[in-house]
Amino acid sequence: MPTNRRRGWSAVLRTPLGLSAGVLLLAVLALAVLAPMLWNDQASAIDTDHLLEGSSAQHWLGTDNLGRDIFYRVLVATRQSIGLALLATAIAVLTGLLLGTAPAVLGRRSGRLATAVVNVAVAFPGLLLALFFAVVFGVGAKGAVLAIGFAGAPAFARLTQTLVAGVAARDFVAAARIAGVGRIRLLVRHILPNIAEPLVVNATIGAGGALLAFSGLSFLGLGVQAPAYDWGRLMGESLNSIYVHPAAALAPGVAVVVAGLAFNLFGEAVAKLLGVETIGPGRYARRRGAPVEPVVPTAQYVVEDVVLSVRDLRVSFPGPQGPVTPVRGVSFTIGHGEAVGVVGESGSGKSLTALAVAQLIESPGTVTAERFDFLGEPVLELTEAERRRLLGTSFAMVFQDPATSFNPTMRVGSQLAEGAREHQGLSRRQAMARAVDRLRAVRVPAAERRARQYPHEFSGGMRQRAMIGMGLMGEPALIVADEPTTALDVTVQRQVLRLLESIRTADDVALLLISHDITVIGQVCDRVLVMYAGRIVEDLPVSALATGAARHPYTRALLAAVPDLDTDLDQPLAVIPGRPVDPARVPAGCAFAARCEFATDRCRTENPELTGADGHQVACWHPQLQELGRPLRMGQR
Ligand SMILES: Nc1ncnc2c1ncn2[C@@H]1O[C@H](COP(=O)(O)OP(=O)(O)OP(=O)(O)O)[C@@H](O)[C@H]1O
Repeated sequence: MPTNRRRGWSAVLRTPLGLSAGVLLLAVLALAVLAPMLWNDQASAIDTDHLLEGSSAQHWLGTDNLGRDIFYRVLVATRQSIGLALLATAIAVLTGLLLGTAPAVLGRRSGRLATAVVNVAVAFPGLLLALFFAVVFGVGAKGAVLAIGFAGAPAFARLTQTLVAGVAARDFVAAARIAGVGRIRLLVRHILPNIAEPLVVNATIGAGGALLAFSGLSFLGLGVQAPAYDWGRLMGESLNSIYVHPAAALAPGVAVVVAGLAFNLFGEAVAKLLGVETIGPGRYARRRGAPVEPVVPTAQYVVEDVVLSVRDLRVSFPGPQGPVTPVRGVSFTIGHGEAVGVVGESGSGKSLTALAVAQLIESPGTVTAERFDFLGEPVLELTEAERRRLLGTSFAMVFQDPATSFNPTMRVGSQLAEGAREHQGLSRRQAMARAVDRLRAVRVPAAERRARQYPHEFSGGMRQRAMIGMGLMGEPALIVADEPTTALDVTVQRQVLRLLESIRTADDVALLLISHDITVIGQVCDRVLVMYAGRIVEDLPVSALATGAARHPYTRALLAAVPDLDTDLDQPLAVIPGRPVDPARVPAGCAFAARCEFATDRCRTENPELTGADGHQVACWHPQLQELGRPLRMGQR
C-alpha cells in the first residue's frame, strides 16, 4: 500500500474520536488475548458457599448459580465473544467478496444471476436471515457463526459490487485490459487492492454488528452452548435473577456495548478520514440485417497498407425512451504511420469512437460495425482471447488524465511489465528490463529507479510519458490518444506531443489523436476527422486547414472560434451559435442544420453522406468553396 494511504490510517489516531476508539479497540483485543490466560482459573472456580451472591469486596460483580466470579467470567468471555464475531465477519466479507466480484469474473449471464441473488438477499432483514441460518445450521457456536456470516454477506456483496464497478471504470483498468491482462488477474492485481481499504473499514464496522448479533443468538440459547460461554450466554444465564442481582446481567451487556462501540467508532473514524463509503466486458456485436442507412463506399476503403478500417461504426446505449446512439455510423481508415486527428465539440462522440476502437465500451453499451478490421483482422469476430492478444501486442491507448491511468497500488515498472509477461512470454526479469528500456525510450530520467516507484511519485507529464511507454511494451501499430495533453500544463503538453510525434516517425506507428483543440491536431496530424453529433461531417488533410480549404460550415465555425495573435481580446471570443445536439434527440436531416447559416429545407430533411475525392470528403448539401479568410495557424510542428 502506498505510503500516503498508510499515513491516512495513522492520522486517524490523531483525531480525538479516532484515538479514543483506537485505544478502546486495542484494550478489547488485548483482553481477548490475555484474559483467558490470566484469569481462567478464577473464572471457572466453583464456590458452593457463595451461590448467587451480590457485589462484595471478594466478588466485585457477585457470583453465579455455581458460585463462580462474574467479573472474571465477563473478562474471560471476551475471547469467545470477539473471536466468534471476527470469524463471522470474515465469513461475511469472504462470501460477499465472492458474490460481489462474480459479475466481473464470470460471463455476463452468470454475473447477472449473481447480481440478482445479491439484490434479493439484500432485501431481507439481516436478523431474519441470521435466525433462518441459525435454524438451518443448528444450535451451537458453529451454526451461529455461519448464520451471522451468511446473513452479513449480502451487504458486503453489494458494497463489493459498487466498489468493483467504480474501480473497473478507471483508466488503469482499461489500460490493463488493452495490455491483454486476463479477468482473474485484473481482479486480483488491479481491482481488489484498490477496494481493500473500504472493505477493511466496513469489516471493522461490521464486526461491531456481528458481536451484537452473536450475543443476541447466544442470549436466546442459539449460540454458544455450556460449558463454553460468551457475553450473550452470560446475559442469558443471569436474566432470571436480574431483579435481585442486576450487575450480573448488566456487566456482560455493558461489555457488548463497549466492544461493539470500539469496532464501530474506530471503523467510522477511519472511514470519515479516508472518505470511504460505508455500507448502509464490453459487448460487441457485428451488426446483422440490413443497415439502417445506406453506406456510400468511398475511395478511402481501397487504401492499401491499412492499420485500421472502420465502416459504419455505431455505439448505442439503452435509454429511458429507447436506445440512444451517440456514434451514428462513423467510417474511416488509418494507414501505417499515419496521424489522424478527431475534433469536435464536447459530446460529439469523439471519446466513444476512441473507446470503441479500443474495445472498451462496457455493457450495456453495444458497438456494431459493417466492418471493423485491425491489421486485417475482423476484430468483432475474434474470440476474447484472440482480441486480447491482438490488442495486447499491437495497440496502445493513452488516456486523458495521467492521474488515473496507473494502478496506485502497483509499481510503475511492474505495470508496464505485466502485459509483456503475458503476451510476449518474457520472464519477470526480462519484462522488467524491457519496462526500464521503454521508460528510457519515453525519456523518463533515471528509468531504473523510477520503474521501482509508485505512480504518485511521478509528475503528471512523466506519468503520461510512462503511459505511452506502456503502449510501447509491445510493437504497436496504432496508438489511440484521447485528449492526452488536456490535463497537462502547456510546456509538458508540448513534450508529450513531440514524444508521440517522434514515436510515430521512428517506428511507423499510426496515431489516432482525439482533441477538442483543433490547433493541437493541426500541429501533430496529417488528416482530420471533424465530428458532429456522432458522425464525421468532414474528413480533410491538415494542410487544408492551413490553406482555409475546409468546406463544412461546422469545420469553418470551429476554425473561426480559435483565437490567434490578431484576436482582439477586448471583444468576446467567437463562439458557434446554438447548442450541440442531444444524442437522444437527433433531428432529421443534417444535425448541424439548426445552427447553420446556409441551411435550407433539404438540410432539415435529408442527411448528407460523406462524399468527395483526393482525401477530402464532406457531408454537406452546401459545402463552402471559397477559401476561408482566416485559416488555422499551424504553429510549431
Ligand atoms: N455510457 C454512456 N451512456 C450513455 N450515453 C453516453 C455514455 N457515454 C457517453 N455518452 C454520451 O455520448 C455522447 C458522446 O460522448 P463522448 O464522450 O464520445 O463525447 P466527446 O466528443 O468525447 O466529448 P468530450 O470532449 O466532452 O469528451 C455524449 O452526449 C455523452 O453524454
